Amino acid sequence: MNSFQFHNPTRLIFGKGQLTALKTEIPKYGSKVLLVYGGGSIKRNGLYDQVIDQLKEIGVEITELPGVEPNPRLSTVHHGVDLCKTKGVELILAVGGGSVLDCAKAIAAGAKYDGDMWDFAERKAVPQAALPLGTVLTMAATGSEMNGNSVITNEATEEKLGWGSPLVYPVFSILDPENTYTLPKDQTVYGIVDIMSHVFEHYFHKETNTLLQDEFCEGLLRTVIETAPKLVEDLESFDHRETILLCGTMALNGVLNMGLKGDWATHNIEHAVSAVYDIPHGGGLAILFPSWMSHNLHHDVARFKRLAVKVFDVDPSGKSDQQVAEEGIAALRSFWSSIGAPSRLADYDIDGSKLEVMADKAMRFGAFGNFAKLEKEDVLAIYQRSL
Ligand SMILES: NC(=O)c1ccc[n+]([C@@H]2O[C@H](COP(=O)([O-])OP(=O)(O)OC[C@H]3O[C@@H](n4cnc5c(N)ncnc54)[C@H](O)[C@@H]3O)[C@@H](O)[C@H]2O)c1
Repeated sequence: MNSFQFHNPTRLIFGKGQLTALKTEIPKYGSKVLLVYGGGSIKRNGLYDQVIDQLKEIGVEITELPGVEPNPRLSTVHHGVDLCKTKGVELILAVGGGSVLDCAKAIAAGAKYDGDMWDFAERKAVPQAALPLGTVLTMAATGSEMNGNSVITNEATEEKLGWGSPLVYPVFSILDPENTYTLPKDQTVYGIVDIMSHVFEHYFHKETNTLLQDEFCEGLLRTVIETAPKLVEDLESFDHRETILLCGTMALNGVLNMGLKGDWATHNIEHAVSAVYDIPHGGGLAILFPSWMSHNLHHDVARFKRLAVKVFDVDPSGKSDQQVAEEGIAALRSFWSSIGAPSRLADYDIDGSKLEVMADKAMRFGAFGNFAKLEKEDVLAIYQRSL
């Protein structure tokens, strides 16, 4: 493995009834709060009222930014930045899924920057300061609650770019499994796919002597594979929601990739698709990840074989490594199909007409991928396999 430093500053507040921690956490950072949330699910399920009650008890001044879109838009970030600057906001509180959290991170950094926040996404500038951000998570998926990453869509240029900064790790994140009960089945499935995809992004690396990291990844994948089918049959199971919620955080909070550099090509390829077609991120990953695997199998057959045997219980006896590896990829496809994830771009009515456009977007910063470097022809081949 590589030398590394690990530092994750987020206070993770996990479990039933933990929302009351807002009253002790928020006063540490200020009394003027920007409350950021999405399209209204938190109003329908009562979480909004519970949050407001907690905030009223500590007498903070609340400015609201509702309506953050899934695949959050730059125009919404700009609106939030304006609110922070005009209202003198001291702390941002994001209540929602990854989209709300990512938008709040962009606002937090944008509020302390004189230029356009999009400069960070375009690698033209690096954040030098950010407002503190607290979160109340409502779905298990992105890991945004305990990392410094954010993904923003610029609707004017049809670009969806990831960026990150150590300054935008949430200072605290409250995760109560009950707050995820109302997440519908399809979104629950997309979240599960996203979690597994984060683990795959770490798992496909080129470093040696990563036994513990590999075992952590395999253990997390086996846990999701055991729990996900039960959860989709019983969306209000506390135990299954709790397990998946913790899996989501652990999949992308820096623990699994200690000392190694994950691949991350598939996320980039997916962002190009959802920038053009506005499909759910997890849905796109379910279609593209098996295609990425088949395309790159030849780079390290042994690693794909290990995944097949240790995670998907493929019996290797009497088979070549290639066969075992291919069976593993097929097992992943059928697992995702079994819980209701899409498997082809056609499932979203996406045909081959914009493959070039998407491939050009994916190539914006040149060849990418750490396990296997992808050029434009590779990206096109992966899209073709996914039609
Ligand atoms: N920051 C990161 O590390 C990271 C990692 C991967 C992906 N992303 C990005 O995050 C975004 C996706 O985030 P997400 O997968 O968390 O989904 P999301 O936040 O977009 O939410 C999906 C849908 O579920 C609804 N929802 C959320 N919680 C709910 C609940 N409890 N009850 C009912 N409805 C609920 C939302 O309103 C929305 O309509 C994408 O833009 C993706 O590219 C970020």
